Amino acid sequence: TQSTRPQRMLAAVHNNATRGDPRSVVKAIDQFCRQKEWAMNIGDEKGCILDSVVSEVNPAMVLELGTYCGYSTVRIASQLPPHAKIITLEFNPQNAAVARQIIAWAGLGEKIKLIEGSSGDWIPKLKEQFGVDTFDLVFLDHWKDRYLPDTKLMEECGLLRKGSILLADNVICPGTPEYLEYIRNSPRYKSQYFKSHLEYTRVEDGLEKSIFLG
Ligand SMILES: O=C(NC/C=C/[C@H]1O[C@@H](n2ccc(=O)cc2)[C@H](O)[C@@H]1O)c1cc([N+](=O)[O-])cc(O)c1O
Ligand SMILES: [Mg+2]
Repeated sequence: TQSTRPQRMLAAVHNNATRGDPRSVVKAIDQFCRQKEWAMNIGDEKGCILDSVVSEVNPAMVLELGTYCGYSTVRIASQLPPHAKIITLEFNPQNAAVARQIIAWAGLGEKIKLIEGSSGDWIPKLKEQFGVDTFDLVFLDHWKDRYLPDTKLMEECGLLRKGSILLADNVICPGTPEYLEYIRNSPRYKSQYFKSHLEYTRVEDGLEKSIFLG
């Protein structure tokens, strides 16, 4: 039977990355996407911006919306301080199954809690189900029309504190116009745009970093 692109990406990780070495996992996926098949990972160029934000925030608790195959999950988790955790939400069971194996291959299973389901269902449950207080960093990379409703939901559920950072992928391509309009005009956020390119292409894209002011 025909394999899927995430399954072929997983095979590339098994064949080319060293078990327990997150950087080699990231490199193997980027190589696969450049040489074999494009895939919607944040990629190496925007990934460096993600890395710099993670190291600057040095978060104890991270929320990722949209695991996909786990590329950014591995990138973030490999930079977390000891005892820090990332909760990542993935809606598609097939993607989740591949992500779990890529995360395991990177040796980061202890730092990552992958939850299968939708952000709209799970964001209101994170406090009671996982004892979460607030998130220091939220990485938004799931369905682009969910960025705004989920940001409002996180505010309502008290998951953001003064100083919490939101980092959003694809604010130019495919684009998240409603989210950008809200976050750039809201007095409750201070935003900054990091110009870059759509993963593995020369098309413009960028990340929006926003600080919640409380
Ligand atoms: O569409 C894009 N991303 C949507 C991501 C969706 C992922 O988030 C999960 N999810 C998890 C939880 C949910 O509640 C909903 C979905 C979905 O199951 C999927 O795994 C995209 C597209 C391009 N592009 O060039 O076309 C480039 C990018 O960087 C992108 O991120
Ligand atoms: Mg993206």
